[in-house]
Amino acid sequence: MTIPSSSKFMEIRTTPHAGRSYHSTVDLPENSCLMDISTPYAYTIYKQFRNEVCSECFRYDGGRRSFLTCREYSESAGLSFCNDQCRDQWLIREGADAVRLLARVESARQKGKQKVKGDALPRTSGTAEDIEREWEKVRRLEKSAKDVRKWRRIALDDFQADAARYVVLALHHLFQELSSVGHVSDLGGSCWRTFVSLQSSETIRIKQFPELLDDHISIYQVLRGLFTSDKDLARQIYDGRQPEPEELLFSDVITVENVRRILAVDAGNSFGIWERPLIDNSELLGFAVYPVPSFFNHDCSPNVQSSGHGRKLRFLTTRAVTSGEALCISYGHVESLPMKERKKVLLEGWFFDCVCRKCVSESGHAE
Ligand SMILES: C[S@@+](CC[C@H](N)C(=O)[O-])C[C@H]1O[C@@H](n2cnc3c(N)ncnc32)[C@H](O)[C@@H]1O
Repeated sequence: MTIPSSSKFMEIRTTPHAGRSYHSTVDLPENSCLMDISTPYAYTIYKQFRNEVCSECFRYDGGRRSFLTCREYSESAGLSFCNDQCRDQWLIREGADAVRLLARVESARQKGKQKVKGDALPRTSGTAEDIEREWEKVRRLEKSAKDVRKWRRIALDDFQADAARYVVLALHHLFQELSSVGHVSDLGGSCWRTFVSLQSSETIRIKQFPELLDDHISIYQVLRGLFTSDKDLARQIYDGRQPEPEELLFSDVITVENVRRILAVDAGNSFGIWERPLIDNSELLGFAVYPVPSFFNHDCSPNVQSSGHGRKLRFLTTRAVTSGEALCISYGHVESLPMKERKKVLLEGWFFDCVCRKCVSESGHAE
């Protein structure tokens, strides 16, 4: 598989037990730069840090706000910037419409108003069949304009609204890509096709946390309700015709499939937006999905390290690597833990049973 903008020193190969993974195609010395990624495809900064983090460069100053001098969108859209330059960079990349979209999501954030429950009320044991069945109910409901209008009154709690912001940014990039008039941002070499090729962790996560399905459905219903005007509803529901590309509307990209896909990739593929410099008790400010480096697998003795500089990520080898070797990062700070604890952390936090060389070799010894 070829991924745009991935380094010429490596390629993606399929492994027997850990899916796809970058592998080196040449011998590489320590400190080789494999990848510089300028921006995530979609991200969210958690509500509690919204007024303390620059939405462009992710700068955070221990909770102080005085460096965030550009706050014209902070009340309405939850966007604060260090200065006009950060704001302008954000606007050039995301597009001015993204401010309006985020402001609409903020309008659905529960602010003491009575919460109107979504219609599907899923109660699931988390099997793939259950998940399909609940989404099928949503598809049936959205055939009625009256139901979709009702969804405009659903209120999102902070967890759901933060996730909805991430979904909206991803949908907006898809919309820009598909719409012939839209401006297409430079997203560090990533595009919708790469984004949706990321591994899904929908079933495994919902099995572990069944209430997530309620969250996902509420997010979908709110977005569908908020961004589908009565005119769009008439066109989409009553006309029943496929929209022509030149008249693509933002609401056309808000489909069950797209929203599920976006929510399905966040847990297994996201990078934390951390307070820098990274220390033991750094705050986790939000999360971001960078599709191109999401093909780095985890290893408990990694040969690649990522470092963050604002919204940019850089990937360097930590030691010499021979041609053909898998190139792996560490997903968490697990390297110093005993094998059983490492595996537990990775299973509970990242939903996979680690089969890196170190774990396999230590499991062999333990048996
Ligand atoms: C960010 S993705 C990495 C790319 C992924 N292998 C793919 O095919 O898309 C993370 C997922 O890769 C797999 N993975 C990564 N490192 C692994 C490891 N050490 N052992 C087992 N599975 C691993 C797990 O399924 C994990 O959820």
